[in-house]
Amino acid sequence: MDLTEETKNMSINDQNLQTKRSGYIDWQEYFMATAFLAAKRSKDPSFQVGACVVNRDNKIVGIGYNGMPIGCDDDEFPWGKNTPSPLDSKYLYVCHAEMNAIVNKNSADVKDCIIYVGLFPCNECAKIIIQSGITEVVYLSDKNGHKPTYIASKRMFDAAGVKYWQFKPKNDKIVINFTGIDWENMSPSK
Ligand SMILES: O=c1ccn([C@H]2C[C@H](O)[C@@H](COP(=O)(O)O)O2)c(=O)[nH]1
Ligand SMILES: [Zn+2]
Repeated sequence: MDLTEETKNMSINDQNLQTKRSGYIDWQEYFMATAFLAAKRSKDPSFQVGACVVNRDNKIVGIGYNGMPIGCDDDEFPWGKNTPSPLDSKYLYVCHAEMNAIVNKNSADVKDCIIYVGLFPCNECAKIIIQSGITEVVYLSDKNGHKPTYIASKRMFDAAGVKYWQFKPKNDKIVINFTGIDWENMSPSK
């Protein structure tokens, strides 16, 4: 039996398994989706942000989301924003996603790394990003771009030579379906 004959006798499923699968997500989608997944851990009722730090070998070296500092119980500390006293709002306490991703790093440092983040970084995060040695920021939303805080971030990034660009997703959604794999046949059911 020659090779063509052999191929004819293979099931369509077997033939499909001879070549690389299509429909996989690319690196940028993977890292931004990781940031979005991390955001799902946030307890902030109004805005959830996630961040993912990646080195130039495409290895994830840090992940974070906005949340209360370690030891500050997120059931005890406030989540409000427009409170009469600033002491009763979240702003004095919450750690931003970028800061958490950087301090949670599992590598010696984050020099020349890229940070993927759902929201363009505020000025305080911009300072931490610059000081940590991160050289590229990939963000999805710049909804606060007109505010001084965020204009200051861009000014600092420009001065420090940190590149930043907006991620344009190819897919509106990346669905994680825990029951979507046919484990018996080890191939996705969809
Ligand atoms: O660079 C940033 C800016 C903001 N965040 C966090 C901080 C807060 O938890 C929310 C913003 O809440 P608003 O109610 O929209 O003011 O986002 C961050 O993680 N990184
Ligand atoms: Zn910030």
